[in-house]
Parts: sequence; structure tokens; C-alpha cells
Amino acid sequence: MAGTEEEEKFSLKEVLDTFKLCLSDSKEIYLEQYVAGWRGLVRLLNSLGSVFGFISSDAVNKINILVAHLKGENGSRYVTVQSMVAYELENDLVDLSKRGSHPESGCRTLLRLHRALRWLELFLERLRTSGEDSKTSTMCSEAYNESLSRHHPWVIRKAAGMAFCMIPGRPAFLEAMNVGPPEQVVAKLGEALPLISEVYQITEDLYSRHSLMDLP
Ligand SMILES: CCCCCCCCCCCCC/C=C/[C@@H](O)[C@H](COP(=O)(O)O)NC(=O)CCCCCCCCCCCCCCC
Repeated sequence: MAGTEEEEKFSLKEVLDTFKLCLSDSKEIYLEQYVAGWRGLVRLLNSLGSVFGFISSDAVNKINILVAHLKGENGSRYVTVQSMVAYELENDLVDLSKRGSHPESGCRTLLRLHRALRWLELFLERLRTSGEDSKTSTMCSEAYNESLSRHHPWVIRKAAGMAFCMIPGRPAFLEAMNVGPPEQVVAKLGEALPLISEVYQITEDLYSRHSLMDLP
């Protein structure tokens, strides 16, 4: 379900900028910018080929759920991830142990993207430190096995494994980031990663403080 916006050219710089804007001075995470960061990543994924469509459409689906909360009548409670968690928990809007009347809570939806952000962090760190001959597909599946895979059933793991084999090689992948020559991409990744890690860690701490790590 790639809309025109998703089809625009991806630039790593732009994703970096939105993740930068994500954090308030008091380290709260603005949901609108978080979602914008994900939109940028979806654009890159779409530009890599239609075999990744099942992955990007799940991400888009989750992005859209969060946008609907943001634009909904209680949108003001969804301005930051912290305010969203507080609001949904205070008002019993989260299915905590099994799926029930809140299958699209902001908390459970964001948790899926949050787990994927860990994959991204691990993958980009491998990419950043990799040599010219390293295989992107190996980096991708190693990062996946260390993170997201434990949350996915066998059939998704299988499909993801097949998709990883279709990832372009390192030179083409770096080029797809639209930053410039490989050294510049590596430098940009060096800037992007601490930010992504910080956003990940803040969410992780928030979710574990509220025992939200296993939301169904
Ligand atoms: C570059 C290759 C991209 C590989 C992406 C690696 C992640 C593989 C994830 C496979 C997910 C398959 C789709 C289905 C997932 C859902 O079952 C599952 C659970 O949802 P549910 O509880 O609502 O049922 N959903 C999820 O875990 C969320 C997955 C979201 C994946 C977003 C991945 C976006 C990746 C963007 C890559 C961009 C490359 C970065 C370079 C700067």
C-alpha cells in the first residue's frame, strides 16, 4: 500500500533529521516524529524492491494505526510516547495479557515498531563497521536473529529469511541511502546510530517500567 509519499526518494539524512526531532529537551519522544522516521524507512524499503512489500505493508499498517490515534479525538494525549502510555494505561485501553477489546492500542502497536528499531540498530551498526566484501543479507539475518525473530512465528521467520536473500549488495545498498560515496554514508550512519539507540533505550526503559514488554 505504497502511497505517493512512500514512493518519494529516501534519504538517510532526512530519517536522521526526523529521529533527531523526535526527542524533546526532557527526553520525551514525539510520536509524530517517530512515525515520520518510520515513514522514511518504509520509503527506503520500498525502493529496494517489491519483494519487501509484505514487510513494508505491515509497517505502514502500524504507522497508520498510530496516526489515527494522533488525529483522533484524544490526539492531544498521543503527543509523546510517554503521554500515550500514561493515557492508555490510566483508561484501560491496553490488552495486557491476551488480545481482547483493544487490538489496536497505541502501546501494542508501537511495541512492534520498537522491536523492529532494535533490528535496525543492530543491522546499521553491522553495516557501518562492515568491510567492502561483507554481505548485507548476512548482516540483516544476524541482526534479525538477535532481535525480532524471537517475536515472530515460524512462517514469518521463514518469509523474512527469504526476503533477506533479495537485499542488494553492500555497494547498491549504500547508494540507495542517497548520501553520497560510501565513506559519507558510513559517517552518516555513525551520526544516526547514537540517536536511534537513544530513542530505542528511552522506549525500552519506559515499557519495562510499566511491564509492557509482552503486550499481545
Ligand atoms: C532492508 C531489509 C529489510 C528487512 C526488514 C527486517 C525486518 C523483518 C520483519 C519481518 C516482518 C514481516 C511482516 C509481519 C510482521 C508481523 O507479524 C509482526 C507482528 O505484528 P502483529 O503482532 O500485529 O501481528 N510485525 C512486526 O514485527 C513489525 C515489523 C515492522 C518491520 C519494519 C521494517 C522496516 C525496515 C526498514 C528497513 C530500512 C533499512 C534501513 C537503512 C537505513
